[in-house]
Amino acid sequence: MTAPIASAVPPAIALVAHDAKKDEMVAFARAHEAWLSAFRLFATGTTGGRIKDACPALDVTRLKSGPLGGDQQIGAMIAEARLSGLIFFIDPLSPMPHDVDVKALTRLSVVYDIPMALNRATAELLIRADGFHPAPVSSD
Ligand SMILES: O=C(CO)COP(=O)(O)O
Repeated sequence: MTAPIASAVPPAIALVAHDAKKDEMVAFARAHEAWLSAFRLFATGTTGGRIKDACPALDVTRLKSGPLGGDQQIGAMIAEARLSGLIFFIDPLSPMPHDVDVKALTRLSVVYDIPMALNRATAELLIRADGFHPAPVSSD
């Protein structure tokens, strides 16, 4: 494994998983622990807790739980050019009380054109493509 970039501050990525996808996120984190360790990691509260339990060596900053504002916190980081990518294992089969927050987060990833994987297959492709790079410096 090689570091994604040569930089004093490693790029940051966010990890989020809906409840039905948390086991998959844990399996993903375990499978790619060495790769993930090259990044500063941010996660919504429950997702981050599961990842920390499975991979205690990973330095994961836990934000609020998604339904309590965690998705919006990650969206704000994207708007401030503080994130290089989003891995968000969404559950497309369950209604969510915070559906508007989920939509806002995915929308901002598109607005700011950061790599966003909404399922494991795409996350695996992004890893293979070395697709996460430092966030561009915000121009406003
Ligand atoms: O709800 C989420 C994303 O929309 C995830 O939040 P948790 O990681 O706190 O469960």
